Amino acid sequence: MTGLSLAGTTRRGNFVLHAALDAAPGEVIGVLGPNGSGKTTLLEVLAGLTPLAEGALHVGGERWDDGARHLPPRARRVGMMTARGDLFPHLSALDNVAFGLRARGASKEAARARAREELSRVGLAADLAGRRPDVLSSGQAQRVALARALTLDPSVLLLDEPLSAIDARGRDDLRALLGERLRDQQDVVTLLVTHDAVEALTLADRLVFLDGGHLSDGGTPSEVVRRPRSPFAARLVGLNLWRGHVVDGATLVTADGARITAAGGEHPPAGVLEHLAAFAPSSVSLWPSRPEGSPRNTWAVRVAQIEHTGTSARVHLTGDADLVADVTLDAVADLSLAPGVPVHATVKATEVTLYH
Ligand SMILES: Nc1ncnc2c1ncn2[C@@H]1O[C@H](COP(=O)(O)OP(=O)(O)OP(=O)(O)O)[C@@H](O)[C@H]1O
Repeated sequence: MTGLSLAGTTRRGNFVLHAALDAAPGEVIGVLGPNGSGKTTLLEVLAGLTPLAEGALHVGGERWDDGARHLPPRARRVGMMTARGDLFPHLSALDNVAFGLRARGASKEAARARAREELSRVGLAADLAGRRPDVLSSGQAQRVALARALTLDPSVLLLDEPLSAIDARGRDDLRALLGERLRDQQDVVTLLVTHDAVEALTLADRLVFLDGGHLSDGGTPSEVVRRPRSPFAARLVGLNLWRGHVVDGATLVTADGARITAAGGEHPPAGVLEHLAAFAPSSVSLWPSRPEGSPRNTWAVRVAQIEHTGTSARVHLTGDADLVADVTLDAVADLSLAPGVPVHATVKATEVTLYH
């Protein structure tokens, strides 16, 4: 088969990575997960730096690993870009990009000509091509690193937090460039490891989540935004997420007994044991006492913690239910919100998405 097919496990000390992933040529897979969840290990399995203990990895119809025989890194068509770029410090930008082609036997002239093309495609000014990495800005160095990764026409492109070391302004430009270059890579499977929600949601076609070495499919970015399937995914897109079972067709009850009712939309079919309910922190209203004609979703809670986020505040609440509310600073002052203060929280049923 074309594209990438991975199903296997690998160990690093006590850590075990269980990975199953199929990707089509041209697909950009965003890989997300907390620190230590196995993201780098997954990339290393694909690059051939960490062998599979069992299972198999095929790319473009070739067997790269079957748990016993491991194709060495140099024999894999893999391009890699890390947060720091990891350029060769003693080579110019141009020769960094030409290096891989030279190692494959291209003449100096041919390798440099191709490297020049790649550098112009990533927007590096021609007069910077002769400079060494230590006199390039971090954004320029990452452009060189991207050109170097793409110049070998990889089957698999591994991007390990490629923009995390760039300042915010430069990051926007580089993210746009990366998106442009990735759209051109119709034969390449790209894995993009990132902690940045905007990067994941804008650059990836599909998101996968790693948690404690277990890989799960999160769906397309719009599916994750509308219907996150894990607390980590929900935090990434800034939603409250409750897990439980559904009673009366539209009310979810959590293991702790908290209840939340959704209105409209499709209700999950009967017989499915576990359901999810998602709602935005901005849809939560706070009241000093139980509001008149209470909406169905009203909980008596206490403030656990307040984070100021510029012009608003994110209030973590606990009690009848655990949830997060985004409120204005006026509301913080009017309600004298502080840790321990009791309030009532409400959410309109129309603001709740119920799914399974
Ligand atoms: N050489 C090693 N020997 C033993 N354990 C290791 C080794 N390298 C990594 N680990 C462990 O493997 C687990 C996964 O590490 P990995 O670097 O893949 O996670 P990650 O998701 O990339 O984390 P981060 O976001 O912090 O980069 C961690 O628990 C780590 O401690």
